[in-house]
Amino acid sequence: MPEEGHPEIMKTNAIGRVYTVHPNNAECFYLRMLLHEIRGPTNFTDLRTIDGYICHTYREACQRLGLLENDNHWELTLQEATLTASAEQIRELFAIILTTCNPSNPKQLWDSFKRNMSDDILYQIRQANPELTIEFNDDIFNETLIRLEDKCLAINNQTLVEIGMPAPQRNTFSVLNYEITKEKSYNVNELLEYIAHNKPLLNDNQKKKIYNVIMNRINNNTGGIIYLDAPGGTGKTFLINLILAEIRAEKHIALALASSGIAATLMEGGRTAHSALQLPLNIAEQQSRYVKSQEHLDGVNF
Ligand SMILES: Nc1ncnc2c1ncn2[C@@H]1O[C@H](COP(=O)(O)OP(=O)(O)OP(=O)(O)O)[C@@H](O)[C@H]1O
Repeated sequence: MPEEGHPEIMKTNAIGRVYTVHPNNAECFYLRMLLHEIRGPTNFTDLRTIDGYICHTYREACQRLGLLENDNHWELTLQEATLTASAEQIRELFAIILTTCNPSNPKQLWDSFKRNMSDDILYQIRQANPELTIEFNDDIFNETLIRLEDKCLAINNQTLVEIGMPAPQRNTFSVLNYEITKEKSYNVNELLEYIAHNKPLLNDNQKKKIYNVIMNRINNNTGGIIYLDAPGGTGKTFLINLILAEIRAEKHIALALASSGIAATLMEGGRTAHSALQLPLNIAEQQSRYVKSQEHLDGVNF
């Protein structure tokens, strides 16, 4: 017999089973939670409608229904961290909380602690512009969000939006010209020591087939794309780090970019391409903005 008002749905005694969803698949997870709480929804908007208010996300609906535990302990954890930890450490801690602990209201935690997570950035900008009076502003918080998102991507491959946080604007001019500053701050003496120790270790294959070829192209400014492939453990990273050191010891800029956070950590000064080039996360949707001027990287050779 059909369900009243829904002729296409038959009444049945069968007990259905809702698929299990991992909390990392956040919106799906909250949707599943709502399906167990809200009786007789006829569409997805019904599930998000709480006391006549249509919530923007399923997470928000769960929150309004009081289904999520409160974030007091995360608030206390971050509060405690602010007493002793640096801004960078607090960002690291917050990224771990966001990616692995599923706080129920990340935006509120962000609003409470964004200043603590940004004061190193404010300090650096003040140092670079001593003649200006600079206070916390949206650009600084945006820079903090970018760094936070880079960490979340490296830890769990999640963007901030997926975690219920505000999305950083990645296509704006960096407040810090961070790449250039970072690339110019290598200690040349340490690099020379590194080279002196490691260069003699190169074996024949590494030296003749790869190192010499690449260094010749760099020194002759001929450039090009070189694809290096070899079995695991045969010294690719070793070689790349040596070449990076050689270029940086000459006070030139070498960007070590990788497509994932894990790969980036293997290279000295490595970063994800998304972070360094401020690529949009969904390239397919934003192709027109994909190739754009990179003012913040003026002076960098790729
Ligand atoms: N010529 C060399 N002399 C001494 N040690 C070397 C040399 N080449 C590589 N190694 C060492 O061998 C180990 C493996 O090298 P490396 O990590 O560079 O390999 P890889 O090809 O990048 O590996 P994977 O593909 O697994 O990342 C490292 O500990 C590295 O320091």
